[in-house]
Amino acid sequence: MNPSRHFALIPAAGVGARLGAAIPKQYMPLAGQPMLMHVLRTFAAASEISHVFVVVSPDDGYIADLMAAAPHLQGRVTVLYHGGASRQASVLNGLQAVKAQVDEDDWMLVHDAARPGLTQDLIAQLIAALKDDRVGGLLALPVVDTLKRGDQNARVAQTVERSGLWAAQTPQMFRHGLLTRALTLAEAVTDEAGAVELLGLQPRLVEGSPRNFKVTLPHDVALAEMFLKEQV
Ligand SMILES: Nc1ccn([C@@H]2O[C@H](COP(=O)(O)OP(=O)(O)OP(=O)(O)O)[C@@H](O)[C@H]2O)c(=O)n1
Ligand SMILES: C[C@](O)(CO)[C@H](O)COP(=O)(O)O
Repeated sequence: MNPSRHFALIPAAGVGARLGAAIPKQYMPLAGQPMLMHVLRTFAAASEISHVFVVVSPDDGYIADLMAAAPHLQGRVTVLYHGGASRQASVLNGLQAVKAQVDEDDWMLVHDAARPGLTQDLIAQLIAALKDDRVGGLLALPVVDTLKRGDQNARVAQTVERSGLWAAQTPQMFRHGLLTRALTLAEAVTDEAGAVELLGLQPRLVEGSPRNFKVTLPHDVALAEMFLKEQV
């Protein structure tokens, strides 16, 4: 039996409403290149990754220029114009679109285009940690702050016990067949692990990095730039 391959699937069909930029945030310039380009270059350069699939909106007007400006990505990256109404739909559409090119036992590393600080080392660490895992797993960070639940008046309603809590990152890595089934059955989940958990399985938590945070709000842009310039 051939060893399982590893593929990247990048959901990049959002609009970045919370960030409020004039263009979808995955195309915003960060440290001299579009946010999505950082992610594509990192995966394309990772020797463990067989191929990279990026899921964009059917009416995306940016990806063609981005790819044209990056001849080194040709042959390593395939654009899928199958973005959906939610992140879950975009990921599931992407999985279904590549069904003929990927075996059901191949690993899919699903990574947000909005997490440009990912490194090849983090990819390698996740793959190594899950090498013989029956379920799969995700990068995540143990919660270190005290957590409060607020009421509608922004007053503390309760302090939430933080021991054992982790903040989920991406990539989230699961076999194509399992992940497709899980996302098809799940009502509404905000990450791949959530769908797999609904099958009664327990994904493995692999420590990620603060630099791999998700660019979501306006103040995140400067922080992402700092991490990316440090990488230079
Ligand atoms: N229908 C959607 C929604 C989101 N995403 C992708 O999922 C990732 C994480 O989602 P998020 O940070 O929420 O991005 P947006 O949905 O663009 O942000 P917002 O919720 O502020 O609009 C992003 O790379 C985004 O492009 C997607 O592929 N398809
Ligand atoms: C997948 C994720 O990045 C894990 O933390 C997060 O759930 C995405 O949430 P979003 O609201 O779609 O950005």
